[in-house]
Amino acid sequence: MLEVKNVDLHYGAAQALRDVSVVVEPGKVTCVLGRNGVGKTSLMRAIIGHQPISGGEILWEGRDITRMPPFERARRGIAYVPQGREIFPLLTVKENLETGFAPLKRADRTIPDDIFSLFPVLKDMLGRRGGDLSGGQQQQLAIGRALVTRPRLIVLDEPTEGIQPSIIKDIGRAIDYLRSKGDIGILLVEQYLDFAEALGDRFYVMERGRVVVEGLKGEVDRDALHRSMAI
Ligand SMILES: Nc1ncnc2c1ncn2[C@@H]1O[C@H](COP(=O)(O)OP(=O)(O)OP(=O)(O)O)[C@@H](O)[C@H]1O
Repeated sequence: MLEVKNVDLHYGAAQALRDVSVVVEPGKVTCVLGRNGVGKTSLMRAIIGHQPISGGEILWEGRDITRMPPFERARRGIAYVPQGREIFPLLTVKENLETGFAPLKRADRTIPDDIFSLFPVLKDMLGRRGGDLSGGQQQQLAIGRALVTRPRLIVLDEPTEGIQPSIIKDIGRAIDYLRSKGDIGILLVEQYLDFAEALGDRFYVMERGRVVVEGLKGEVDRDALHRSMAI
């Protein structure tokens, strides 16, 4: 379980997160929603260790990781699928997937078959350069690369952004599959509310660096979700 407790985050004098608390349980999809610039990516970067926090703490599997560097968090099972995907354009699909080996012990450095069951296109394109893939294929590759690390927490930052509907469905199915395994926590940042509502077990809505609405599926005030996402 991931517990983000009362986290503040500053960029110089500007405060991007204010007293943010979030819980992510294994076998559940936790969604963080909100408009552009409310602090969603800052929160994800704090969780994976790319941005230091100025207050509060972050616990993972009962251990304080607040000051742990990103590679240590990756070794402890935290994987990130960044907004914009950040695949390596000049490496092949296979080489991109193999970059996920970095936090693994030598004996574990294989590409799990279920990645190709979820995203068959990756198998067909193993020898192609990442930069030659479509945006949707790159998104599948970015998720595949995260799964290579055998995560127990996967953080997905707007995986549907700029992606065509058929691939959005594949990504939704992949998230469903990961949840069904029961031992992986899924933290999903989204602006596409229908996608998040269809998948989410727990919701947090952010506004100006704060969590303003939270609740479990079935209990959360859906009108408030829709209102706080409306432009
Ligand atoms: N590296 C940075 N330096 C200074 N300010 C930053 C930096 N990154 C983000 N910010 C600011 O922090 C605030 C939160 O940004 P953040 O990217 O976390 O929001 P977001 O909700 O993820 O938005 P988006 O949906 O556009 O990605 C914004 O006001 C943004 O301008």
